[in-house]
Amino acid sequence: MSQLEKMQLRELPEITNRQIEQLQQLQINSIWDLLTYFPFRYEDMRLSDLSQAVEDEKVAIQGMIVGQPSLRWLGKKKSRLVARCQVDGLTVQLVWFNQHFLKDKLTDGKEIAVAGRWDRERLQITVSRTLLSKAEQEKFLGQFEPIYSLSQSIKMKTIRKLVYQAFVHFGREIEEILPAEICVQYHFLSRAKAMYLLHFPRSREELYQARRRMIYEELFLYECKIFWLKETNQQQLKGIQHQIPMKQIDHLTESLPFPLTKAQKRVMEEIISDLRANTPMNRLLQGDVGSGKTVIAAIALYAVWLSGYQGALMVPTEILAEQHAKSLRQMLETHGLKVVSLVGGMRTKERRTVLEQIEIGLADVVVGTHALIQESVAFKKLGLVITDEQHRFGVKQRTALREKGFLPDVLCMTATPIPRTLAITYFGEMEVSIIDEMPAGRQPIETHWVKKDHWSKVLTFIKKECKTGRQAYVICPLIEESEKIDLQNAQDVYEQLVTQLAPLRVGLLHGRMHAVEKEEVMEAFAKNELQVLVSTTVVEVGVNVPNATAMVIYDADRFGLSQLHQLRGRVGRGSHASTCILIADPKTETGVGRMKIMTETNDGFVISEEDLSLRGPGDFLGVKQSGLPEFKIADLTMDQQILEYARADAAKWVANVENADASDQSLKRLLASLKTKAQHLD
Ligand SMILES: Nc1ncnc2c1ncn2[C@@H]1O[C@H](COP(=O)(O)OP(=O)(O)OP(=O)(O)O)[C@@H](O)[C@H]1O
Repeated sequence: MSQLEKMQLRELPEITNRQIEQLQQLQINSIWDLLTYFPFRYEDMRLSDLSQAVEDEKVAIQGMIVGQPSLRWLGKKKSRLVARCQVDGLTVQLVWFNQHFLKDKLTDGKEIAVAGRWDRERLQITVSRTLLSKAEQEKFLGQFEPIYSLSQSIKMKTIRKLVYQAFVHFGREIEEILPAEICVQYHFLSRAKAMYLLHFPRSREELYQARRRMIYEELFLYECKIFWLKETNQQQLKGIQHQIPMKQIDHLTESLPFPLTKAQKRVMEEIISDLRANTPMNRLLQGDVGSGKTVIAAIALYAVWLSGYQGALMVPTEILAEQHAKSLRQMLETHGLKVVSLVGGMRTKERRTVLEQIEIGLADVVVGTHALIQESVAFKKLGLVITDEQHRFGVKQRTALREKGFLPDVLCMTATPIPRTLAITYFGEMEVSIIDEMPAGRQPIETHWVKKDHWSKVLTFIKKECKTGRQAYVICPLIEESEKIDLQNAQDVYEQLVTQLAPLRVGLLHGRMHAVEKEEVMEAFAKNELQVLVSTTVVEVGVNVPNATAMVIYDADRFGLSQLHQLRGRVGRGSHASTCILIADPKTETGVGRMKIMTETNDGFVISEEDLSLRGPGDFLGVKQSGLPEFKIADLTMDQQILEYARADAAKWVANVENADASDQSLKRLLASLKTKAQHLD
């Protein structure tokens, strides 16, 4: 911790107790907090040339009030104050909302300066900032004024003053922490100067330079932390050194009904090499929907079995657990492995038997939901944990397992392509494998967007598809997370379709059904006993029925883009051409844009980049995800390029820090403290 971080607010000479309290409400507890409480925007108070200003532009002017202002009350508390003002030979109208108290100050002939939004047609400015006195005008005109987010009790003026004083008294103590070499390389401002200018820039250029430096610093330090976490994992944790004869692996791959793609082979080799190493594997496997990740999971499970260990596969839903257990059985049981599934809806007796099999080592592969690890399931010899989708298997879970005496290898699989910026921050401490190739013979999925009143055409399409022997999904959205409405909705559509599509057989699947029921419906659909499956998003991940070639998604505008892509990935899994129809009447242009993107590309990475910029990193990864780094200045959707540089530099610095020269002592100290904190990154 630096000196400034330890320094209390009361060490600021002019500060009052009341101000200390107000700052604490904003989580500002030390001088350092105050120095780094950066503005979230700036008011540009440089004088504008109104003849050049465009409609709606933010302008600042200095001029003279002419005549008397007029005040109109709009209800009890709201008011509109209007004054005329002469600016460079032009008379403009100034409008203030809810600032009636200014009326008496706006006397005829008074020189004032204001900033606000320009209405070119009416020659009018809606004022957001007023400078009445000469002193104020001298101080602020020509400047960028910092705007801080505030609580009710503290005034903008006060916080500006306190931040300024903090710099006057302690600014000199801000230490440089970036290596000198880097500062020279990128022509960075010093840390103290950049921090000061982030609060009080005098021009856009100064602000740009300050931001550039501080964003880099934030990302550089974060990346250093990530590299350390990786290094610590590798150095301190002793993993299982699996003995895996490649010949046996070849037996398994040769027994598959298809040859592995090049990408699958490459990923398989990466994983096997991790399993053989004496440090625990911590790998993220990314592959677009249908790219063949399950086979890779099977191979990895088989590999640890060869070396005498059990493996667990964790999936998000019970349907998926059943399905994966089934396909793993098909691939692995002929090779002598016993695959069991452990799901919530099991009968007590059956469950007890399975638990026993896991404990005595009779079960080689266990498939289940996340509860598999959280509950008191005792493994005999757990060597590999694979998680599918959304469940990050982090430090916490590892610790829990270590306490039970296991330190398994970990493989996280995801079909949501994660934009690179997020992959290297959120999953930064993991190794990444990517399956960037689809199995041969896949036909692209054609996607169409139709409005709701085209329903009859959609019906004709479903009938046509089923007539040729194929099958269709009809997906209904969750409405406001309410299971009940969701149920009704899918139920309504189901009832409607049973009549409209007769004699085709239609099934219904939703989250509230009992596990056994769900399984029966899925089974019937997989066997083509049901031609159409009406479902909520429970089929979103992983469900694999290659004969299904049509997907209709109701109210498609209610879904995130990545989710639509996932859903769409349920078709196009066999050799027949597939179609996805999005039904939506989006109300906004963005909504229309989103539907168009879906019809234009099948590339999961393009879609997820788009999704990320529309929703931001937090929503993109889902609210349940914790541990997403929060940056003060950097914005992962905007600052990708700086992130790339910072990451590459951090990798170099972490490797070389021991040799850093004396001038980089402060960086050394800081990195050392980050190193100890690295374990808490998760
Ligand atoms: N190399 C391959 N050649 C041909 N078919 C393959 C190949 N690999 C996998 N498949 C088949 O492709 C389909 C999709 O594979 P899989 O379910 O493993 O994909 P996935 O990446 O797990 O998809 P999702 O993310 O949607 O769960 C399956 O029917 C599988 O048998």
